[in-house]
Amino acid sequence: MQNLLHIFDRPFVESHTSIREGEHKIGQTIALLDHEGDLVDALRDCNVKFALIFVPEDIGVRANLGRPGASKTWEPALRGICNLQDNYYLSGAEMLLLGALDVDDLMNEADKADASTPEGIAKLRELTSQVDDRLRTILAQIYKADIFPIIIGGGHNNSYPNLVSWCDVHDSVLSCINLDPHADYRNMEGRHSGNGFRYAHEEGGLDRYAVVGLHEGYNSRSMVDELRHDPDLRYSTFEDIAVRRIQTFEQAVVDSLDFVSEGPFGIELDLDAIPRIPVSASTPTGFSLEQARHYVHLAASRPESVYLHICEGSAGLAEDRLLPELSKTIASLVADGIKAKRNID
Ligand SMILES: N=CN[C@@H](CCC(=O)O)C(=O)O
Repeated sequence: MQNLLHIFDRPFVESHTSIREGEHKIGQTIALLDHEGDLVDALRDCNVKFALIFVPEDIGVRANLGRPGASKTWEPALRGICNLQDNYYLSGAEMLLLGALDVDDLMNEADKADASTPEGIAKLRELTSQVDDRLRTILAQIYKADIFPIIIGGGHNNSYPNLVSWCDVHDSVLSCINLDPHADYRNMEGRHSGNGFRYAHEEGGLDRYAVVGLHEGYNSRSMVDELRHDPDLRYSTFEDIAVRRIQTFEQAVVDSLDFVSEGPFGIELDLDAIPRIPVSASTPTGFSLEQARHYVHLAASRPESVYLHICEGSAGLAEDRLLPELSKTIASLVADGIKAKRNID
């Protein structure tokens, strides 16, 4: 099982940590997986509530005709998390830094595929389903160990394994809330970053789905019609919240949480929702980072939440000066999720 992972050791983690005498950073205190053998046993032995896993791929984004770069986000994200202070507010001892999903071979294969040809797209979609299988296998073990995974992508294709892996080990089906300009409910035309929720729902691995802040101009007629007519699906638009101001951001999030939280649910955040940070599908208009942080806080405060996924940040598309902002953006969202979740269970 561990061969599906690049497991991080302390020297590697500390090489991403700026160490200062007299201070303790999360990179120095976060738990690491320290023994081989059965992954569920090893996870349980860590005695943590949260496990961080990176997914260094952008195959699903490319398979959706998008811009590559999300595969490189894990490193600035790791740096951001490692350089948070371990203090009264956040302790490394409560979280495990598991490592990164091993998709190196799939990324090499993807680099040979030409996304401008039908054959290349078909190949990328087939490779995306292999990423699904690997992440699904690892997440099932994390859920089995009763640990709350925090998944840092990577593309939004990974919503699918996040959701269906739960069904592999539980008798229940997850619902999901997603802060995202795009519903990612495109046709089942082969796996990619724009159809994870559709595949999960059609296959019985997603119960209720609520999207907060859809951008009205960037979701197709058929997809919006689908969202309007299926009683398991619900959405609010960015324009209703921020332009026409028919409802507040808080109301939209709380209504969506009420809809999905009758049972266990996952928390999805596509960084495309926030303008001016490097992402796969960038937008000049959207929610502030503070709103995104509040969203994570509200969602993770619900006892029924079972995972947090932060995706589509694109270090590969970032100018150097924007990398620290991407690091700190992801680190703050991870910390907000942990603080909210920790305080309620
Ligand atoms: N996960 C993102 N999905 C978007 C991408 C849009 C874009 O690349 O411009 C979608 O399919 O609509």
